[in-house]
Amino acid sequence: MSQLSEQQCEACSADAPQATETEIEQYKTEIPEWQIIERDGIMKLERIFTFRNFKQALDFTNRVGEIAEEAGHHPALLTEWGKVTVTWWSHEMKGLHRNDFILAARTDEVAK
Ligand SMILES: C[C@H](O)[C@H](O)[C@H]1CNC2=NC(N)=NC(=O)C2=N1
Repeated sequence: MSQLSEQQCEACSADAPQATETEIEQYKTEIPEWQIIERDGIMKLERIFTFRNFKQALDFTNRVGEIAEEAGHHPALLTEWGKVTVTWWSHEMKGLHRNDFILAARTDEVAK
């Protein structure tokens, strides 16, 4: 199977299937630095990226914004001095879809 970051996102709607436990375990091996968190009853993927200053954090934020726009799938981004918190989940289905894991993997690529 191709790397997660190279897979294509599917159109996602409110009735799209949530990622199963088995899928989550499998995808997680490709994005080991991401935490699965539950906030307001919604499962999300989150990772904190660190930088040397605000400018680098802001540049990274914008690069993540570009891959989000390309995919039509958008994260929550919190940009601080030397730090960006990226959170992915599928708003429409209020949970995790394979798209979120694909975009998390692409986010890791952007950080390289
Ligand atoms: C109409 C538009 O395609 C939708 O609102 C998209 C936009 N970006 C999105 N991003 C994320 N993360 N989840 C969504 O459900 C979502 N929906």
